Amino acid sequence: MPLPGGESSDLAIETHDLTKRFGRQTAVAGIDLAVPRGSVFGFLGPNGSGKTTSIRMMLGLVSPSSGSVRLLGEEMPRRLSEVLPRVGALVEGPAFSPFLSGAANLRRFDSADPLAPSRTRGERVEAALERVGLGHAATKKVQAYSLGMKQRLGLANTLLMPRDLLVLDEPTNGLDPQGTREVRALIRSLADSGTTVFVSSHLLAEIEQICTHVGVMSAGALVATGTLDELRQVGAARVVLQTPDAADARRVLSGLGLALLDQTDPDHVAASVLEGVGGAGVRPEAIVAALVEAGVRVRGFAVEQPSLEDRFVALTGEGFDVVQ
Ligand SMILES: Nc1ncnc2c1ncn2[C@@H]1O[C@H](COP(=O)(O)OP(=O)(O)OP(=O)(O)O)[C@@H](O)[C@H]1O
Repeated sequence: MPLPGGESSDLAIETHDLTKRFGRQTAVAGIDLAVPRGSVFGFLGPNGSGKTTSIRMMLGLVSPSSGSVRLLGEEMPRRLSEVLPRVGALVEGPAFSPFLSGAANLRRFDSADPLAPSRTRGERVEAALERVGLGHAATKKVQAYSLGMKQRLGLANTLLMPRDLLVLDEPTNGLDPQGTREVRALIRSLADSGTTVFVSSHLLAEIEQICTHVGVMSAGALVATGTLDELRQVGAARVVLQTPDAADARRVLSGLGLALLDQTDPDHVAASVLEGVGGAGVRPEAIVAALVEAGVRVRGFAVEQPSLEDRFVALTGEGFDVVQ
C-alpha cells in the first residue's frame, strides 16, 4: 500500500508493514519503522532477527514481499535513483580490490558516482580516510588490511560525499574496543553535522551511548521502538526490601497493590512498583511509611530501575544470542 505523501517529511526512514519472506520463512514480519530526521537510530536485535534483510529492503537491494518504504520522504524503490545519492550505506562490505591501495579503491568507487566531482576527488578521498583513522594506511594495498581496517575503509567509502542519511549495518564488526570507540565518535560527529544515522547492531552496549532512538527486532518483528528514554521507562521499577518480617512485609506490599516477585532469600522481599497499580506507581516513601506503620522492621530498602539491557533481554526473549 503506498504511503500518503506530505506527512512523512520529518522522517528519514519510514516503513509500513514491511515484510520479507524467503520461501516459507518470514525474515521480516510487517515492521513499521519511523526514523526521525536528525536522529541516531539504533536498530538492535540478535543475529538472524531480520535487521540486514530490513536494511536491504530499505535500500532497494532486495524487494519486499509486501509493505512499503519511504527514504527521505520519497517512495522506494520508485524514486531510488533520486534518493540514493543522498544516502551513504555500509551493508555488506563493498567489493574492494585487494591489489589496490585503500585510496585507489576509494578513487575507483568515487569515479563510478556520476554526481561526485572529479576535481575534488583526491582531497575528498584523503579527508574520508583521515576521518576513519586510515590516513596512515592510504597507500597500503587492501590485501594487507586487517578486518577492522577494511571495515573502516567501507565507512570511508560512505563519507566521500555529503549525505543526508547514513545506513550502517553492524559498522563495528571486526573492530577492537578502540576502533569501536572511534566509530562511535565518528557517528556522533556525523549526527552533530545534521546527518541522520541508522545503525544496526546485535550489541546494545556498543551503540547505546550514541543513540537517540532505538528499534528492537526479535524473530523478524519490531518488538519495541521509541526514544531511549521511552524505552527505559517501559520497564517496571522494583523495590527490594530486607527484613526479618517477610510475611508481614508481603501483606503490606500486596495491600498497596504491588506485584510480589519470586524471592529465594527468606529475608528479602521484592516487589514490582509499577505492575498492579495501573502504571501509576507507588512512591517509595509511601511504601516505607506503610511498612513502618505495620511494624515491619526495615533493614534495607532499595528502588531498582531495570537496565536497558534487562529490557532488551526481556523483549527479545533470548537476549542477544542467536535466534534459530
Ligand atoms: N537470501 C536469503 N535466503 C533465505 N533466507 C535468508 C536470506 N537472507 C536472510 N535469510 C534469513 O532471514 C533471517 C533474517 O536474517 P538477517 O540477515 O536479516 O538477520 P540479521 O538480524 O541481520 O542477522 P545478522 O546480524 O546475523 O546479519 C535469517 O533466518 C536468515 O537465515
